[in-house]
Amino acid sequence: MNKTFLAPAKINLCLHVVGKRPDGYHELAMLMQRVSLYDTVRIALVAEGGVRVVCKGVDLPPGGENIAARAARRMLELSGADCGVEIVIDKAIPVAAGLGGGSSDAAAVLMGLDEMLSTALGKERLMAEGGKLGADVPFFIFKEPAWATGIGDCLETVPSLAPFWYVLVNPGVAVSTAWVYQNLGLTSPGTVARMPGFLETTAGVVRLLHNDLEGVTIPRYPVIASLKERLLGLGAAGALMSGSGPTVFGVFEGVEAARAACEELATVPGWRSFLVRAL
Ligand SMILES: C[C@@](CO)(OP(=O)(O)O)[C@H](O)COP(=O)(O)OP(=O)(O)OC[C@H]1O[C@@H](n2ccc(N)nc2=O)[C@H](O)[C@@H]1O
Ligand SMILES: Nc1ncnc2c1ncn2[C@@H]1O[C@H](COP(=O)(O)OP(=O)(O)O)[C@@H](O)[C@H]1O
Repeated sequence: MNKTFLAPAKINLCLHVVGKRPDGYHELAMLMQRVSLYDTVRIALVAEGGVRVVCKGVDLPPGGENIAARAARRMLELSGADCGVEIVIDKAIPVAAGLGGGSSDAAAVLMGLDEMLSTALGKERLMAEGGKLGADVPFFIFKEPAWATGIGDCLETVPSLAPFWYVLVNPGVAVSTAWVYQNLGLTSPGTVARMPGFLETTAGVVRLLHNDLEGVTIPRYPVIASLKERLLGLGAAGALMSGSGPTVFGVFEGVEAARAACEELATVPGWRSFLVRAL
């Protein structure tokens, strides 16, 4: 049996670091939204035992095995199934980019194998299993725009978030999430952030844009500030780095201006741009 699943990217419309736990993880307050840029994850159940993963379209940086393989191994364990799993991932989401590609692949494997192995674990349990693989994995199982607290794994639905157009621009450098958090000097107790109310207008979303992690990444990768300026110059109502970066997104009122900006930025050597819709 084999099936194909789409694993979307995410952006963080805001990311406030509100504290640090004794185990080193940071407590956050974030608004997260999935967007229409997808890895394609093909999963096959095979007779030969074990898990094999192939990633096409990208050279994953060395170190650490594929998070999708860890997800598959866990599902085999939970199901007790007497088979193996082969996974082929067509990577369209830039790697180590602040777009959650690995977490989304892992979530797709958990949800996909839950269906294919008939484990019927339910959303809550799958989110809990996802949280053991990475802080961002539960969000991709939650599947709705979310106000995320804790280490990013306590999720509440955000009411009335309009489906904006975004242009994502990636400058072609990989940024390690662990490095960013390690270099974050926490001053004072951190910001207290609350779930925003109505987010139906562009102005409402633009007011929200804030990412504490830019304080670490921009001094090391000034290109992130240039990306923001270019997007604003091309008509974005606001621009922000997503997650731990370096991808920047611009918020656009209309699709035509967004498309023009996306095409213009794609001409810069080494940059990749994507026109996406909020999911
Ligand atoms: C920054 C964010 C924002 O959505 O996304 P990305 O930029 O990675 O996409 C997330 O917080 C990334 O979550 P995720 O990438 O799942 O993190 P993990 O694999 O669990 O951890 C990677 C590294 O980041 C640190 N980490 C992660 C989450 C968190 N709340 N505090 C941390 O200090 C961990 O200590 C670990 O060294
Ligand atoms: N399926 C996968 N896709 C992308 N990266 C993966 C995957 N599995 C493991 N990784 C590792 O996870 C790291 C973070 O990747 P990714 O999820 O793309 O970035 P980010 O955390 O910035 O959103 C990469 O450096 C890579 O080595």
